[in-house]
Amino acid sequence: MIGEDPNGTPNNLMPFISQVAVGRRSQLRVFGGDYDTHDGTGVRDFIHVMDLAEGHLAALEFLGTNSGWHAFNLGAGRGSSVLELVRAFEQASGRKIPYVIVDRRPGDVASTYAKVDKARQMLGWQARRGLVDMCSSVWRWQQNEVEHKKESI
Ligand SMILES: O=c1ccn([C@@H]2O[C@H](COP(=O)(O)OP(=O)(O)O[C@H]3O[C@H](CO)[C@@H](O)[C@H](O)[C@H]3O)[C@@H](O)[C@H]2O)c(=O)[nH]1
Repeated sequence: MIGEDPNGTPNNLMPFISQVAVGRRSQLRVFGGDYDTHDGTGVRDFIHVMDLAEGHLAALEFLGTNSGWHAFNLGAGRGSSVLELVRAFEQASGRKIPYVIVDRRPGDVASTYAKVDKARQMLGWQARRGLVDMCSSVWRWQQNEVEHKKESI
């Protein structure tokens, strides 16, 4: 999770939600409400960019005392649904995120999240920040972005 300002309409969930919160878009379209997940919406592994950075540092430190090669998954290790992210963003921003549930997006899987046991055991690393922390950071960035654009007009 990091500040993102894609050209045109964002394809990904987090930049779309933050643009709704800041008033650039009227509502979020939730792609699919009938998945086999706890609330019917897609589930993904969201991670704060600082946790991801710390995971990479832990991997570099590991290389200082270990040889060979290893593959590690870096993720929160748990899935969060689209609606859980909407609620977390509402909590972080104090703004309502209007949404409508529409058809599934072709190619999306119902649920995907990382298995992080190996990173925890061998790197001594695990993600510490939760969904509301991620949304708070994105919200802070999104508000600064709006101010920055106003200043440059
Ligand atoms: O406007 C939106 C955008 C997304 N979603 C849903 O939100 C979830 C997450 O979607 P998105 O943020 O687009 O991420 P992913 O589909 O998980 O894809 C990301 O993660 C993949 C696996 O790492 C990469 O291959 C992709 O490039 C990257 O965009 C999915 O259930 C989507 O259907 C919506 O409901 N509305």
